[in-house]
Amino acid sequence: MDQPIKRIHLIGLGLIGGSIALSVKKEFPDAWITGYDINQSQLEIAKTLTVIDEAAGSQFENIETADLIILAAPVEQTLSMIETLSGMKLKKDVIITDVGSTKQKITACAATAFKGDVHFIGGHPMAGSHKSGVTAARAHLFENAFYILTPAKTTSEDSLNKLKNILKGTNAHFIEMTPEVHDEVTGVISHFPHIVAASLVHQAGRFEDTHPVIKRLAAGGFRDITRIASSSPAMWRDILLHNKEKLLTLFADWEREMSRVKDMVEDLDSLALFSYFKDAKDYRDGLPEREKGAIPSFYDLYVDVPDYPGVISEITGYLAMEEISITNIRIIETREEIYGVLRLSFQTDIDRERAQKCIEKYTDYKTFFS
Ligand SMILES: NC(=O)C1=CN([C@@H]2O[C@H](COP(=O)(O)OP(=O)(O)OC[C@H]3O[C@@H](n4cnc5c(N)ncnc54)[C@H](O)[C@@H]3O)[C@@H](O)[C@H]2O)C=CC1
Ligand SMILES: O=C(O)C(=O)Cc1ccc(O)cc1
Repeated sequence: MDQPIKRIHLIGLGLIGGSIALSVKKEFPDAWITGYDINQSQLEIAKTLTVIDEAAGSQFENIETADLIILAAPVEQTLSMIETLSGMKLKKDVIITDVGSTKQKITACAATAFKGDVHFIGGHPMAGSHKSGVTAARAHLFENAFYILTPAKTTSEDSLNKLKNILKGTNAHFIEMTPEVHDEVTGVISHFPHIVAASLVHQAGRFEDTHPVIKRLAAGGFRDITRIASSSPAMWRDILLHNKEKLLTLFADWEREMSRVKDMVEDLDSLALFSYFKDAKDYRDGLPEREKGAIPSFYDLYVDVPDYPGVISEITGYLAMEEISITNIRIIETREEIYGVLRLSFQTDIDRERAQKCIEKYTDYKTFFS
């Protein structure tokens, strides 16, 4: 590798940009990260939390000194940043990457915008959360996750290796594919499932007028399987607008699938219905468990707790002492004089393991994963 990356300019200091900055700093404390966010309060928080070393006064302030430019804004804004950058003086052999959930439009735009000694490499760290903003950023957000890179045919090995090296603190698994394959596979396992989750919520909402009890019954499993419907509406709107072609194919495929099951129900075809669920179960049971996929897993920890007032604050107090953040907390079952089950949800499996150790250190409550 020629010159190492020393100066990084990061635009978009939210969940993903912030997490990348923290993971880079963990591995390369001497890297100098300047950051900019259109939202002044995000910019100030990022500086206060030392997610970045320096707050830039404008989007591209001192851009010509950067060895690496990271675009970590919503996908539509990323397109306009690429267009603006294409007219600017940049450092020779600068690497530009993004983190957007879609790749075809962005890489096509970059291919027209950048030539010669400006190297654009599309990126997509495949982990996240339904939370947004820099305060939700974590250095270990991408631990064990896939980090998709979509180098162009013209991308040099040197710039690709430099990028992977500076991002090694993410502890993610780098995987390369074309932007087209990227948009198709993420369409299947991430974008389309978000549409389905939102549509199930809409369906329940429609039935609530007739059956007000729906809201209460939906609190358990239904709430869990539709959890991703609570993700950022603006982000998902933009992702769908970017991945229109692949999604239209998936809509057609889904309609065929629904009509196949509908026929089985209409015909009371019990054998076909059994196979339908059995085949789905077999495929799902074979999915890797420890690997992080596109949709955040349920990092839940269950704690058997005695049913007395103050037990929740006791546990959350221990977790707070060790600075372990909880994303959700719920009592599954409490009956008088027997143990209740407290379900604590975490952003990552690392947080969950730390929480388990913490609770076992301070209490003798039994903890289990599922
Ligand atoms: N949230 C997730 O789970 C994942 C998101 N992504 C992708 O990462 C990107 C960022 O998403 P998040 O970090 O989740 O969103 P976020 O909302 O937490 O952060 C985005 C930040 O970009 C800033 N921003 C918007 N327009 C800007 C502009 N013109 N100039 C400067 N800053 C601007 C916003 O103020 C915000 O602070 C998106 O493209 C998304 O598709 C990728 C993987 C996972
Ligand atoms: O927040 C969600 O709903 C997720 O499913 C996390 C996520 C969002 C966008 C991505 O491109 C990858 C992962």
